[in-house]
Amino acid sequence: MSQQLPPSADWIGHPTVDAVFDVVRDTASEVREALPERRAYVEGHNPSGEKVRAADEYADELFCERLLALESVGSYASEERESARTADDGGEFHLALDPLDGSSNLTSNNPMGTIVSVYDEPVPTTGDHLVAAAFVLYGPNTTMVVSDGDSVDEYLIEAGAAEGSGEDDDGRKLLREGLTLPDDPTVYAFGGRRPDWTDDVTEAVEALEDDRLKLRYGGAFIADVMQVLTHGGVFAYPELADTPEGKLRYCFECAPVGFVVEAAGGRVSDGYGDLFETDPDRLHERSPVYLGNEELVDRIEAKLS
Ligand SMILES: O=P(O)(O)OC[C@H]1O[C@](O)(COP(=O)(O)O)[C@@H](O)[C@@H]1O
Ligand SMILES: [Mg+2]
Ligand SMILES: [Mg+2]
Repeated sequence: MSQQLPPSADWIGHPTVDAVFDVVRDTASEVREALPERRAYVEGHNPSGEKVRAADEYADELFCERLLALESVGSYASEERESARTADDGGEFHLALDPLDGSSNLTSNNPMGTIVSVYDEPVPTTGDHLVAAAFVLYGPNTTMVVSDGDSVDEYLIEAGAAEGSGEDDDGRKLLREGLTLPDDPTVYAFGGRRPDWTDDVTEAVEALEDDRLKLRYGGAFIADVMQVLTHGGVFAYPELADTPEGKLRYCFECAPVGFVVEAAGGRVSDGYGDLFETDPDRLHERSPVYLGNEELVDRIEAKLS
């Protein structure tokens, strides 16, 4: 059942990763078009106990079917599935997806994302096993950020361009090459309700406010992280007093996005040290996450430890 898609221009120069990103680019345009008709909640909850929208289910099915069909892809895991689906004929790369990130923003028509992680061993595993990661942002435009861990590039995804429309006929246009975090950070975004933060987290946020950083929080991880990558600053979904593990999932959200932020010259921490030192036992394990400009993440960590 495996098929190798025809190669197009490199994203990062690794044949399997480039094929994965080609599929993500094409599928993201279809996911975007399908959103208006798929706002309703379906029955049941995902493995993290959250309500699921028709759009979450649709995106998960589409990405799974297409990505698992690629040669060299051995398994597909996602936030929406209890366990990973494996390819009949094996494969050395293992994918972990958050097919729709921030889908609670659908009704209010705010941004959402897709997060794609390419690991060299089956998940759950530590972020040290990431080979590449990408995320799509469904904002006023659809953009895609890709990284091999050394550098970060941002592309504009153009719906329909894959069929051939002149200069963009591979369906993407390079917007920012070698994207790095600005040295002079200006924004911060912390998830969770303020009354639920620990005292240390509250103090850390007050210190950021004293530094005149501006609050930018929209309830979709990818959209909030793009603000940090663009303006400099810090995003956190921190430990909470009654849920020390926070909200975001290690394999699907924290590790891949941290991988991209570190490749952009920033840092990711679980509040007490290197996020990649965590070796999760469970596929849907959560972790607190703090990422952005290194100096800010270091300062927060010093407050928490
Ligand atoms: O509603 P809260 O508590 O601010 O949580 C927002 C966070 O939850 C998420 O929506 C979780 O992602 P999913 O929509 O993929 O479950 C993140 O995108 C976002 O950072
Ligand atoms: Mg998410
Ligand atoms: Mg999701």
